[in-house]
Amino acid sequence: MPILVDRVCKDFGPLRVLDDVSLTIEDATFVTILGSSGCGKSTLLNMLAGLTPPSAGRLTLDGSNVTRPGPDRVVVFQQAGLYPWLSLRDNIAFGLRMKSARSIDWARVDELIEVMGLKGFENHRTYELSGGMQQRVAIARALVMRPRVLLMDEPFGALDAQTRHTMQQFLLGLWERIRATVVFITHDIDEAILLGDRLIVMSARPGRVALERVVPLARPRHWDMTLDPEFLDLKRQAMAILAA
Ligand SMILES: Nc1ncnc2c1ncn2[C@@H]1O[C@H](COP(=O)(O)OP(=O)(O)OP(=O)(O)O)[C@@H](O)[C@H]1O
Repeated sequence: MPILVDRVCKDFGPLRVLDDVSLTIEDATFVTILGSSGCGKSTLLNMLAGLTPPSAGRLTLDGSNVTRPGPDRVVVFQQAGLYPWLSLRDNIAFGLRMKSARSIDWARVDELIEVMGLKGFENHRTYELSGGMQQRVAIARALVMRPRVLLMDEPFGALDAQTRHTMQQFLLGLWERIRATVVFITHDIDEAILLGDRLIVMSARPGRVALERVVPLARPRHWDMTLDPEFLDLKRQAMAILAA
């Protein structure tokens, strides 16, 4: 059982943000967590990252309690958070350099540059890149660490609609290749259903698991699947929870 969230509660002072959340996340599964603003999605992801502890309950990865951040769980945030003084290639290699400056796996870095469609931009500074490219660098910077779990917190939330759409297609294709364990947070219903193998919908604060479903869509996924009856049925169920 790679990730287990077991009866987790989280309070910030008197404010209960998460209430009795239990989840299991299998290996090589893309799980999307959908919920309205303030329902505790980021808090849950931060707990999985080991950035904040639960107030009650426990979170485990491969049976060990998650108590601190680790290279096995890398987070991609809404803001790419790249280092403007470094080239694109050095940004991707940053985590490897932190681990061991002498033995950077440059072949791996360059492979990811290729996979991410960033070839030709290796020496560009990050401010010379579009928002979508910056997010691809952020994803590459995470993947280069070969994490057990990729945690994604609204990674496309700051992008314009067209770029967001392009990045969703890109991530679908990437996931077909890497089949990593991904926990992806969003408040966009279409994005959650289109990307996920499993959809978890949270109630309004205090966040609870209100719905958990296997997404009944084959892979590879395409945008026109958002018009499938199965997609629309699940969307209707999710919308009913978000509107409650
Ligand atoms: N460190 C903190 N201290 C106090 N309150 C916090 C802290 N972090 C989050 N909160 C509160 O917890 C609640 C949930 O926040 P969280 O960011 O997890 O929600 P979210 O579902 O990710 O929302 P959004 O989609 O808007 O990012 C909010 O009311 C927020 O103000």
